[in-house]
Amino acid sequence: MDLQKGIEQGLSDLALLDMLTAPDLPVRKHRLKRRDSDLDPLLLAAAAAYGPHVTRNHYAHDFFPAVGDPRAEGAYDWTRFQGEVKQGRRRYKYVSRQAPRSERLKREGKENDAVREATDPLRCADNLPLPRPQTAHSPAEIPPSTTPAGLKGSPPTTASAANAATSPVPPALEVKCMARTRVPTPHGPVFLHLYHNNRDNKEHLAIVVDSAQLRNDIPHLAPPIRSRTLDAKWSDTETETDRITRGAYVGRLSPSSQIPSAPSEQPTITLDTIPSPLVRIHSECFTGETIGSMRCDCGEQLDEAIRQISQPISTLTGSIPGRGAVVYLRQEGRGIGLLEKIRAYNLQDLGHDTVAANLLLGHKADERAYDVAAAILRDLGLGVEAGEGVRLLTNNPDKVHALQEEGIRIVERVPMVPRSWQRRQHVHMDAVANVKVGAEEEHAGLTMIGGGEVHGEDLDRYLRTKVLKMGHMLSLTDLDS
Ligand SMILES: Nc1nc2c(ncn2[C@@H]2O[C@H](COP(=O)(O)OP(=O)(O)OP(=O)(O)O)[C@@H](O)[C@H]2O)c(=O)[nH]1
Repeated sequence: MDLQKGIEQGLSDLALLDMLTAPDLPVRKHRLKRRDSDLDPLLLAAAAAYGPHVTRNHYAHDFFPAVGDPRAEGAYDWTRFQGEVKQGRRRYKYVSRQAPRSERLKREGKENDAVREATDPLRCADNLPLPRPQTAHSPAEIPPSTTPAGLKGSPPTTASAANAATSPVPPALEVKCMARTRVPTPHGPVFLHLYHNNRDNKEHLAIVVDSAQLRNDIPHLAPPIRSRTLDAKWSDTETETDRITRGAYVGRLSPSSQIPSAPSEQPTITLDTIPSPLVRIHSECFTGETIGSMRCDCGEQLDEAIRQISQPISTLTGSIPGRGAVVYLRQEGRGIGLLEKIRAYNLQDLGHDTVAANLLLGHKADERAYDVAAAILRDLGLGVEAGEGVRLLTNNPDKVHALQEEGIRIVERVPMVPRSWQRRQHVHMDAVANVKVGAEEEHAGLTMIGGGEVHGEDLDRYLRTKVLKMGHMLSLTDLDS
């Protein structure tokens, strides 16, 4: 069937479009050229989204005819948009808004990428993974014996002065809270904050515990823990709905309560009457937190941190809800990533310890940084110089020093004792005192995997919707009874 016949027979637009773009279009029969472009804009968009370091050839291109008048849009060589008439049809060429790279570089007087990247902060390849630190390890430095075949210690290198001189200075670190929402947890409600930053491509998180913000029936003795960047006004055109949707609201959001927050430079008040907020800086651990790996206590620590921060705080006049935050950094495997951590686990099965396994793979024992964490804390008004300081939940001295170096005021380090150790301590003390241990005492808290149950009205509502609107096979009579 050709196009004319199709039109005569009253085919719908969609059917015609389908016919014209079908992969097996019999071109010769109806003499219609396929309308697919030679360039695939989707592919180009995907490449552009990947980052400037990869997409030097296509980055910032905008192709016509796709938008308005190319002259008005400042297209490069817009005259090509006029197209040419071939076989009675005008054919348009895709015209880029951007001149060819070679031409632009010539015009800008820049001869190579190094110069360009050093002078143009938007073009510097900050999203490239950092070069893996090369550390020399003599076999004697690596404790257990068996070095598996094929694994080599990395050769020592020293950064040349020339490299240091030409390497671009990264822009000042900035974080921005993109969205916040209330999440009910077994330990009480928390506010999950998602952050973007200009240092890496990761979505770091802050789990803020401050349930007083949800209540009007108690005196608010402490300043609310809120993100400055979230509460800020993002644009003149931003509506109240926009603000509320990204979490810039106060109180408990509900169909009957939608109060956008006001952008403010909240003064951080020092209160002598209540202890400083408890804070944990936690690094991602898929194995420990998601599949309940008992190779580490990361899952338990995350749970225990939220539990401890959520505990009510005693004051001279009674108690107030717990307050503080867990900053959750996406630096899996102490910064080496999950792939390398899995490889490290196999080396650990061969007899190496967690540090040696990292070193054998050519990593440092710990490749983490805490600058983003400090920036997030500052954004939340925690640990800032003029404020109340923080009590840091950690056993890791490097973490304490790193945060202090970033300017975070730590007034106390609160140890994280593994639950199994606490239990053993209790068993020992009870055995000495000849007291029988109850089953409930064996569970100091709820672990993420294999622990207690999740329940509550939010979960019920969620499940009911899945049954009624998404056809999930659950009996609502179980829920209603
Ligand atoms: N490379 C490597 N990383 C591990 C291993 N076990 C756990 N991790 C990672 O270690 C990190 C745990 O860090 P944190 O929870 O901040 O704890 P920490 O630095 O030990 O210090 P604390 O604050 O005292 O808990 C996570 O990123 C885990 O993925 C391991 O055997 N090898």
